[in-house]
Amino acid sequence: MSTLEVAACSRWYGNVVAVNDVTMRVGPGITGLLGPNGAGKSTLIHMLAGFLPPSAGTVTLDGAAVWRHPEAYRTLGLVPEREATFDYLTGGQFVLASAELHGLADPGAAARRALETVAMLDAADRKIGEYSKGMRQRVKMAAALVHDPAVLLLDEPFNGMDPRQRLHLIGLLRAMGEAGRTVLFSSHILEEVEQLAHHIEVLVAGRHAASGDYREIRRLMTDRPHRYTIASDDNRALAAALVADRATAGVSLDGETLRVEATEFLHFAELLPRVARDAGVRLYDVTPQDESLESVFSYLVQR
Ligand SMILES: Nc1ncnc2c1ncn2[C@@H]1O[C@H](COP(=O)(O)OP(=O)(O)OP(=O)(O)O)[C@@H](O)[C@H]1O
Repeated sequence: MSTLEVAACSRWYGNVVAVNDVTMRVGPGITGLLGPNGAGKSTLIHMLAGFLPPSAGTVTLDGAAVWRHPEAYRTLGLVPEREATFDYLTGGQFVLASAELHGLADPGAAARRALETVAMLDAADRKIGEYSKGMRQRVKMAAALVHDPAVLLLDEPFNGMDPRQRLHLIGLLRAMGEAGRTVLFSSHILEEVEQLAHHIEVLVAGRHAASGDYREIRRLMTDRPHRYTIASDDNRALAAALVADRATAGVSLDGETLRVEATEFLHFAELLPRVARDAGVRLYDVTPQDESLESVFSYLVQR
């Protein structure tokens, strides 16, 4: 069993701070690295894999630095987000090349075993250029698994997969997690991460925004203030009734538009229809204003 430790790790590209003072531990089982596009997930994963040096701080695998430490590659497998560009190779040749690069005793057998794990043995003799996106993803995974690593890092592995391929990958990663491997995958979709990860790390704008199991992350996201615009047949009366309640932090009436900021989501969901009914106001429309993932994430960062 292997554990990765990220200690006060930063990475910048010129003026751009891609990863900003992140400290986290990734142990056995499945960890989801959640964050919107550009959050720094790929940069962090490349540092975890020993493919990119941190600008500051350290990444260690079972106590040894991963950067400039080729031994670590025996324990680590990386499935990058970028498409493999070896379109002229067959899937089998590509995975075999990976087995040979690792200097395995029987690269042919290792390649076949890895292809079988991802159910790609039948397609092994076809050119990668002819594969679907999901098949490319699986062949990249076979190349990363060829040396049977204790740690598997996957950058946005579900991108472009159809539901069947998705289920297959979920099953595969679950089995690895249950076998005591350390699996980390990135995603910008909360539901995807929730479904699979026993532990979630949230990265936003390079910063480590939250950490916990999916219940904790859900709670953080649900507890934040919610903003709505409301349409009714008497916005003025509704505003007056709402402003009196502790669940609303702000009520404003801008011409015909009623805006409300609710501090307690569940209470407000129950309050609004009750207040409207008691005031004899007919509700036409309630529209959440800040449900984009970016705004949810930025709330987590500002806490
Ligand atoms: N080689 C590079 N040179 C300059 N800037 C870079 C480089 N790689 C990444 N960045 C910048 O660092 C930030 C983080 O990028 P990164 O790719 O790590 O994020 P991400 O969360 O993986 O996003 P995505 O899901 O869109 O790939 C972005 O602002 C990006 O533009």
